[in-house]
Amino acid sequence: MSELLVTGGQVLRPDMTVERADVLVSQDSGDIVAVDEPGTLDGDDELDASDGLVIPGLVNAHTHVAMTLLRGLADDKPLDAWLQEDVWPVEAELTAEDIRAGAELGLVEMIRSGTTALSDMYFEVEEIADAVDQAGMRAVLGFTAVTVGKDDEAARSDLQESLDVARRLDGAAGGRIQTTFQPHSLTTVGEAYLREFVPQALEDDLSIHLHANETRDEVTPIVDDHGQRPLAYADDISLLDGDTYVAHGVHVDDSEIDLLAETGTGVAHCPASNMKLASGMAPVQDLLDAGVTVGIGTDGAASNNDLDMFDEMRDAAMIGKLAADDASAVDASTVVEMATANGAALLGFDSGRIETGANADLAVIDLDAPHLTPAHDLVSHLAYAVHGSDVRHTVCDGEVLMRDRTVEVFDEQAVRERASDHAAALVERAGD
Ligand SMILES: N[C@@H](CCSC[C@H]1O[C@@H](n2cnc3c(=O)[nH]cnc32)[C@H](O)[C@@H]1O)C(=O)O
Ligand SMILES: [Zn+2]
Repeated sequence: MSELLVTGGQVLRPDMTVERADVLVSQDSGDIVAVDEPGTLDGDDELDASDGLVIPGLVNAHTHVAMTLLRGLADDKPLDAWLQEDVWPVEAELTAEDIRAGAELGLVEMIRSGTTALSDMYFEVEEIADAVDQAGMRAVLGFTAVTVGKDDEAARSDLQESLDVARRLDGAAGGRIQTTFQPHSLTTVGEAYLREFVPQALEDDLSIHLHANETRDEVTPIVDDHGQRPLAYADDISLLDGDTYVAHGVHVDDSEIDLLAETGTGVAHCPASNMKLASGMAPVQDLLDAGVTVGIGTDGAASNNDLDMFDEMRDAAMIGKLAADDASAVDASTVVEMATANGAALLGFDSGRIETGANADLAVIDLDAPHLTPAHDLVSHLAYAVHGSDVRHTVCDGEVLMRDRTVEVFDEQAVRERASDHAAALVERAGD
């Protein structure tokens, strides 16, 4: 039996208090087996958390991890033009090897900034699953179906593939990988297809993840075509339920917030992407007040442009206050909870809290830095002052993914070089 002791540090507990404690994790079960006073626990191996804060591994509730290859390729445009003019033409050239290289780069970036779980939407999902398996992280994966601009056969095959991938990969990597059925959005998948395929997903008890109410341009055509708000339309198709979470949820009115709360549908809030694409401000405090589970996602690196969940927590707090016109809205402990426990609840993992019995998914933050001095309130620091580069160690499922800022699960230099090479060749092909 192999046990790892995270020792010498302070620990963020589920009630958002901080205490001096050691954390013992079992590398066999992948669980936290004890959180106790310093000096009372022993392990076979140790991780030094002195001058550090042990926090739950962060949960990135919405991303497209392989889009690291498109980072900085096309900026400063609204969603529709950005997708159609820049992203989709380049994505059409992506090979399985490109996606593997981009996913590995994204996972290395996540490990280096304390993220241990992600919810991803993309294609060539086997490659992403293999990369996640090697990374030792947890993920909810899926194949994203789009039907606009496709003939009936191609459209149906996309949705069928989304069902097949969700069935095939669920439980992979020893249970660290779970899956969702993924219609891309309410405007990029036609109604007849949703009505045909969503019941099949529900019959198989598959969870569902889709983009919804991201921009105003997405809301108007649904209201025009269906005479109802997008989430009322989604509910009509049975898309909303306790195992569904939508990405964005920016332009939601009160009736839609109620629908999300009543159906138990979650929201993956993506503040940086919403600001960068000028999509709008999600009413996060209203969603939380209504009882909706809201997590935080980076979205892809092409609309962010990094995968640092600490940036994202700060952005969520800032834009949440602006949206509510209230400086007390979306406060520090709320964003930390969104990036940990809420994200884990959306993804369906027993992670997101440092507590006996929970998954041993954690990060150790180095507090020995000028920008983290003085230390009046460490929860405030997590929300407003810590950067991803302050993470000293990252652990998932009891395994050390990064120790003293050295990534142990990948050859980081090789991953970076391969991703750069693939990105350069991709852009050249797409330009031809
Ligand atoms: N199989 C699909 C690919 C969909 S993957 C998921 C898609 O979501 C796109 N994406 C990334 N960020 C956003 C966003 O914020 N809103 C909507 N789509 C996005 C991403 O570029 C990718 O094309 C096809 O045939 O086009
Ligand atoms: Zn997205």
